Amino acid sequence: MNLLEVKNLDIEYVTEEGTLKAIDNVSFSLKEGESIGLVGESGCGKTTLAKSIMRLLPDNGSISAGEIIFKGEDIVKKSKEEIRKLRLNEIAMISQSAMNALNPVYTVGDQIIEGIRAHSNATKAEAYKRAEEVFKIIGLEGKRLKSYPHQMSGGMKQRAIIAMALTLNPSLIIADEPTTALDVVVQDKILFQIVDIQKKMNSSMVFITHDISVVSEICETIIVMYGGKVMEKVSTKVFFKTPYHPYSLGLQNAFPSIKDIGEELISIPGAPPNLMEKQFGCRFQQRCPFRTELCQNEIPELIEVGEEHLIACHYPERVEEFREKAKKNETWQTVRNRLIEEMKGGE
Ligand SMILES: Nc1ncnc2c1ncn2[C@@H]1O[C@H](COP(=O)(O)OP(=O)(O)OP(=O)(O)O)[C@@H](O)[C@H]1O
Repeated sequence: MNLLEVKNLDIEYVTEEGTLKAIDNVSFSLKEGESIGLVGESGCGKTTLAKSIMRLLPDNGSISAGEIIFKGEDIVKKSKEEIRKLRLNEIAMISQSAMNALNPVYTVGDQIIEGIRAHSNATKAEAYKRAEEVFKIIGLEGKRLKSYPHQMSGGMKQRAIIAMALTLNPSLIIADEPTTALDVVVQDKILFQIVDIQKKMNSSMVFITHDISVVSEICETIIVMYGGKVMEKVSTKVFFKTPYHPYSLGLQNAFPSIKDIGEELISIPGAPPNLMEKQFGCRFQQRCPFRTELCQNEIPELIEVGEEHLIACHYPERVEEFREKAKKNETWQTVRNRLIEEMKGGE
């Protein structure tokens, strides 16, 4: 059963320079217990999408169209009070900025215990025990429960936030780059702890990251976003064996842990589109080595190319050719040359 269904979602930010469409006609669903990795370069709309599910968009951001159906009800239509309850009881967000949500005047333990008791009939002693357990899982000593936020390092606070989110048995965990603030040594450990707890609780998860190698390790499904749109959605297993979208092929070239040892890393030339400007055709066309006139003029719809495998590209039938060519640096060099020519032409 689907826990979450995002349907034809549009999100806009109003700025002094004009209106920016950060999310453009995005649809996807998340099954109970499923974990989805949301990937894409900086600015493609990952955080905006995550915040909209929590209804935590900043004041200048708004959902201008679409639905976010959670457990059969549209989050977009819910009142502030209903949303508050949802955030308390059903959806937990783990993000870097969540660290600032710790109240400086209470000990971390008191805040976690209060959270647990607000959601269960646990006595104070039981809640304390549960908090200690989760602290242990997340690699913090039990005595840290008595610390105030200012007595903890950034990494410790981040782990406390993760612990806090996980004590509440949420049906949905939204993790936005949850370990970025931590040092590399503990990152892996904590990622696997988050996944372990998510599986044990049978929670669903939306995991946001720049790093597709992380998704390969911890998520069942991957959604590749680009310029506010979904480019590809498929199981991670299929994605790493037989990706379809030229942007996905480019991303896979660029990540060291996914490529075979010794294989050359190739970055995707150019930069994502400026969403303040009106977009024509496929969002990726400017950087795509395979673009045609059609790509420059017509937006490709998301189409099914295999079981639960969706892509937004006009040329699914050319995938074998794309895969072969995308492995070669010279293919991407043509994009580099084209972009240089375009820049010269614009001068
Ligand atoms: N408060 C805001 N006001 C105006 N524009 C915004 C605001 N927040 C985000 N944007 C713009 O919306 C687009 C999507 O941003 P978002 O932060 O969701 O992307 P992201 O993929 O999460 O990026 P990152 O990986 O860097 O966090 C970007 O073009 C960004 O500049």
